[in-house]
Amino acid sequence: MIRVAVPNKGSLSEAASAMLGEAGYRQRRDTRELVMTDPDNDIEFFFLRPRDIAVYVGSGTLDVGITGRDLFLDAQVEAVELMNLGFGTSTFRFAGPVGEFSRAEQLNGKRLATSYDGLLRSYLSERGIEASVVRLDGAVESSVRLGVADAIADVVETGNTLRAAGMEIFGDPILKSEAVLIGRSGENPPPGLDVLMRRLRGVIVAREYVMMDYDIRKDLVDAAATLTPGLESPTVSPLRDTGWVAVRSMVRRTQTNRIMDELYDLGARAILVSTIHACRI
Ligand SMILES: Nc1ncnc2c1ncn2[C@@H]1O[C@H](COP(=O)(O)OP(=O)(O)OP(=O)(O)O)[C@@H](O)[C@H]1O
Ligand SMILES: O=P(O)(O)OC[C@H]1O[C@H](OP(=O)(O)OP(=O)(O)O)[C@H](O)[C@@H]1O
Ligand SMILES: [Mg+2]
Repeated sequence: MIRVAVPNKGSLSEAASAMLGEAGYRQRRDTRELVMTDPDNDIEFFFLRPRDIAVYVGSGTLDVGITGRDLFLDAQVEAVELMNLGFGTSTFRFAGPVGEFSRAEQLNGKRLATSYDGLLRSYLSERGIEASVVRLDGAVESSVRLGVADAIADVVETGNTLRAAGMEIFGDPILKSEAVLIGRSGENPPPGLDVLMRRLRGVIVAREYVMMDYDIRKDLVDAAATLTPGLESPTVSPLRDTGWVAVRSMVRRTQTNRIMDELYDLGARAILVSTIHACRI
C-alpha cells in the first residue's frame, strides 16, 4: 500500500481532499479522522499538519505527501517536488511599515519576523543579507507594531492583513508557492505512485481544459486547427453533408470564449463546449 500524507487543517486541507476525491479515492467522513485506508485502491492516507508533512516524507516514514512548496522548502528535508497541484497558490514576500523599505538589501542589520525561518534564512544567506530572524508561529503582521521586528516575511494573498497592520510589500517576491506532491528521489518509486500521479494529473487536466466540438467547411479545417490544436491533434470526423466536417479538440478553459469567437468568425458553426469529467492523459 502506498502511504500518502494529506493536510488535516488549514488553507490546503479542503482542496487537497477534494482533489483526492475527484481522483476516485475514498474521502474521510470526519475531519478528526487521522488515518484512512482505501483498500480498493491500495492506498493509505495520513492526515497531518501541512508543516509536518515534509518531515514524514523526508524521513521515509511516508511515501509521498501533499503540502505547500513554501512549507516544503522551509522544512529543508531530503525530498523532491514530484508534481504541481494547481491550488493553494500564494506568494511569500517581504513587508514593512509604509514608506520605510523599498529593497531587500535595506534589511542588513534589521530584525525580520517570519513563520518560515528555514526558507527565509536560505534566501538571505544566498544574497549575503545579514538580518536577524525572529521565528513566530503566526499573526506575524503584528510583530513590527509590537516592537519585536523591523520588517516581516510572510504569505501574502490579498494583502488585506498587511494593509490593516499599516504595512506594505517591498522587494521582489521571495517565492511563488502552490500545493505540490512531494516524494523522495533516487529510490525505487513506491508501488502505486504512477497510478496516483496519473489520477491527479487527470483531475488537473479535467479542471484546466474543456472539450470543444464544432462543424466547419473542409477547406477551413487547417485554419481552424491552428486555433484548436488540442493536446496532440484535433479529431476530424466526416459529416453526411460532404463539404463539411466535425472537429473535436481540448481547449484551455480560460481561452474558451476567445476561441469560440475566432472559430465563429472563421466560419465554424454549432460550436459546443462541454466539461471533461475525468481523463487519463
Ligand atoms: N491566504 C493564505 N494564508 C495562509 N496560507 C496560504 C494562503 N493561501 C495559500 N496558503 C498556503 O497554505 C499553506 C499554509 O497552510 P497552513 O495550514 O500551514 O497554514 P494556514 O492556512 O495559515 O493555517 P493556520 O495558520 O490556521 O495553521 C502554505 O503553503 C501557504 O502558501
Ligand atoms: O494577504 P491576505 O489575504 O490578508 O492573507 C495573508 C494572511 O493569511 C495568513 O494568515 P492566517 O489567517 O493563516 O493567520 P496566521 O498568521 O495566524 O497563520 C498569512 O499568514 C497572512 O497573515
Ligand atoms: Mg496561517
